[in-house]
Formats: sequence, C-alpha cells, structure tokens
Amino acid sequence: ILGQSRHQANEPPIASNWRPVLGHAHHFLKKNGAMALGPSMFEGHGPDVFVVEASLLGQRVYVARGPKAVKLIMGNSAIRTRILLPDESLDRMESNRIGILFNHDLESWKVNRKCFVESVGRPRFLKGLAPKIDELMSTLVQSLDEIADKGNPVLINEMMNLISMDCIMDVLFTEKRVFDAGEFYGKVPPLLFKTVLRNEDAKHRALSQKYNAYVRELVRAKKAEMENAIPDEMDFATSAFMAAESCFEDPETIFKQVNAIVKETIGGGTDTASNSMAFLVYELARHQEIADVICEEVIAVAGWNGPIRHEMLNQLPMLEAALLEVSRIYTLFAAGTTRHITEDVLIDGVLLKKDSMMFLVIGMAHWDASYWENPSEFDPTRFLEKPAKSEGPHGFGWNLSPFGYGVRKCPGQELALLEMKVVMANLCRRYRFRLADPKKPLEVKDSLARECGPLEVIFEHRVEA
Ligand code: HEM
Repeated sequence: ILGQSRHQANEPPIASNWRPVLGHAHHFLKKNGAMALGPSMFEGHGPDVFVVEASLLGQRVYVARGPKAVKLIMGNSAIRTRILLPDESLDRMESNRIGILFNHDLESWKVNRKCFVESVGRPRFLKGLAPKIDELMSTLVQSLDEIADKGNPVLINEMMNLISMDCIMDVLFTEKRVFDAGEFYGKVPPLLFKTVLRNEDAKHRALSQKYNAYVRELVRAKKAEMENAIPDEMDFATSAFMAAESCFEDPETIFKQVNAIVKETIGGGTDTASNSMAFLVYELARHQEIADVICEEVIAVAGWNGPIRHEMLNQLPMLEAALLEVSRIYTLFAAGTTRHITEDVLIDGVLLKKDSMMFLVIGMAHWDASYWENPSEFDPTRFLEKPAKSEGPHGFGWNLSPFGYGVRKCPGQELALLEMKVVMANLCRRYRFRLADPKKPLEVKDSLARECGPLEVIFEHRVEA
C-alpha cells in the first residue's frame, strides 16, 4: 500500500490522498504490521461519515474527515496533544519537552505556544518583515535576470527551496546572503527536519547534530548582539528572546526556548512555503491569464521596479486568491494533522476514547465537490468574493483550513502568507513562467508534507531589463 500512488498524470493530487497518513504511521507500522485500511477512511463517502475508527498494530486510530472534523475536532480545546513520537526521535531533534510542534507535555506546550505566538505577532517584528523580504528579492532578481537572459530552464522546486530558506534565515537573523546558498545548505539541509523524524541511521544523526550546533551558534550570537540597542524593526530571533524573557526567568531556559522557536520556524516555515510557491509557479505557467492579472496588480501598486511595501499586500486580490487556491488544491498537510486523544471526549455524539491516535484529513474538505465547483480545476477567481455567510478559518466555510484551525492552528500562517506574497509579487511582475516540458506530468511526493518533485521552468522577461 505504501508504494502505491493515486496521482494521475497531469492532474493535481487528490487532496484527500491517504499516502501522507501512512507516512505518519511509519513509526507504528513495523515490518509485518497490518492496518485495516479502506478508501472509506479518506475519501469517497459523504460528509456524514466524519470519524472512522481503525486499528493500527493494535492501537486505536481515528481518522477524522472533512469540514465537520475541522470545526468540531480542531476547534475543540480538549483535543490538544499532537501524536506521540518516540523519545529517540525527539532527543535527536533536541526537542523533547520543549517547543510546540511535538511537545507532549501539555503545560509546557501551553507556555511555549504563548511564547511563539507573542514572538511572531510582535508589531515591531512585523513592521520590518515585508521590506526585509522585498530587499532580499531585489538582490535575487539580479541572478534571476541572468537565468532569464540565457533562457535555460531552472528546477523551480530547488530554487524555491533556496529562496524560502534565505527568506526565513533573513527573517530570523537579519542575515544577508547571496543567491548561491550552497555552502549554507550543507549546514542546514532543508529536508533535515523531515529526515530526522523518519531515519535513524548514523548519517542523519550526524547531520542533526551539525544542524543543532549551527542553530545554537546563531542564537548565541544573536543574544550577544542584543547587549547593544535593539533596533525599532527587530528580527524574529530578537522578538523571540523578548517573548522568552517575559515567560521565563532562568537564562538557560530562555536560551533553549529561543533555540526551539528558531528550529520550529526553520522546520515549519521553509519546505511549506517553498513547495506552495513551486506549485503556484506550475499553475501560473499553465494559466497565463491569471499570471498576467497578478502582474498588472503588482505594477498598479508598486510599478515595475518599486519596493513592495506591507500596506500594498492587501491590494493584490488575485495573488492572494491564487495562494489560497494552491493551498486548497495541493493541501500540504492533506492528512498530516495529528492528535493524541488524552481523555475520553464526546464530539457530536461520537465517543473518542482516551489513548487513541487521530489523523485529521483536512484535505478531504478541500476537494469536496458538493462545496467546490470543479474542485480539481485551478481557479483562483473562486476566492475573489467571499460568500455572504462567511465562517471558518478563511471565511469560506469549514471547507478551507490549510493551516489548521483552533488551539493548534499554524502560528506561522501570517508570516507564511506575507513571505509568499512578497516573493511571488516580485517574480510575477518581472517574469513569465513557462514549463520546459508541458507534457511532463507534475511529480508530487507525499511524505510528512506534500512536496513538489523536479520541475523545470523557463523564466521569460516581462519587460526588457
Ligand atoms: C504555506 C505555509 C504553511 C502551511 C501550509 C502550514 C500548515 C500548518 C498546519 C496544517 C499545521 C498543523 C495545525 C494543527 O495541528 O492543527 C501547522 C503547525 C505549525 N506550523 Fe505551520 N504552516 C506553514 C508555514 C509555517 C511557518 C512559516 C511557520 C513558522 C513561522 C510555521 C510554524 C508552525 C508550527 C510551529 C506549528 C505547530 C503548532 C503547534 O503544534 O502548536 N508554519 N502548520
């Protein structure tokens, strides 16, 4: 089952695809493990069936599907703990009982989450965010212009990885680097976070040690830098130190806390944004009319070369709609939102029993034909007008929740959307994207999150540079 794929050539992936679920179940599926698995768990049935119970190596698993699950389960503050990972994996990531992503200790998670949310939401940090990414992009387009001059295809999945990594590191530490981040990549492999979770051999252990040491060094340097005056527009790591200092007293705890926030931002914020942008480029290459509208929007507010400022970002409706549409169709965590049920809880007459695992299949609702017209079609215009009775995380009912919803929803949502808007606005006004081989099916890999496979794209200048 793990080896099968339901992707059709040239079709976007089925958002309710069950492969990511099995990726998550990896830890529990031993060599001869068996799991009662049928399509009813992940797709095919109407919205009435919203929790399916299964058994995985003798452990009870609930698969919560569709919009009702998003509203009732994600919105329920009693169901807060994420799936339990082996201590061994957590120790290797140095993230045992610290941070928020895999912290199983609810009390500790609560204070850590408060700290994360405070760091990422601080106005003095947010103020400088768009100019910072915009400045980085203005340096990058010089390299991209050369690529466009030559007309050679680029691997957009890899390029977006580099851009996204550069953005996140700049956002965290105000690091100015050039486009070729190769050397840096050796220290922080972008997929390390995922690899660490799944692979236990010596190579990965060594890589994670290197990575942990590298991040510690950056955080230490940031702390030292904070002895001087803190600038009015601060970076994320500075904001995280301020948040941690307001939550904890012990300097060692503060340091560990900031370290965790930084690693979770790198882990949660790089692959996610880069794959979303790679999928968006793919769709824009196939829908030039949408790309043209986005280009016109950007030029109307910022001109061909002017800076893209924070206040302009809500004047780019088609770009925002295109990002939502990509998040709907490609749903990075289609089935990868997990919970561990810590106490018996009754949801809409369904008893969810203590000590069970849960997978929340948010992607199912994203492709529900009873809610979305032509759900497999990339059509951002569906987001240009909100329905009159707007509800749900994005105002489109409970049928759209790519960042989750409720107590554990993604705390990086605003940052991710802002970053993607600034990056894509810079690219869309300057270049037209063409697929090097339009007939080649898009490769999509499902693991912890959904990934864009090798994708060759040609950049064409929109204006003479
Ligand atoms: C396109 C980009 C992104 C997508 C689609 C995304 C999606 C998600 C989803 C679905 C969850 C799980 C929510 C749940 O369990 O209910 C999550 C959690 C999380 N995300 Fe994101 N995310 C993105 C970007 C980011 C960024 C930029 C950051 C860092 C600033 C980030 C940090 C986190 C963290 C730390 C959590 C764990 C929260 C917790 O467990 O309490 N994410 N994200």
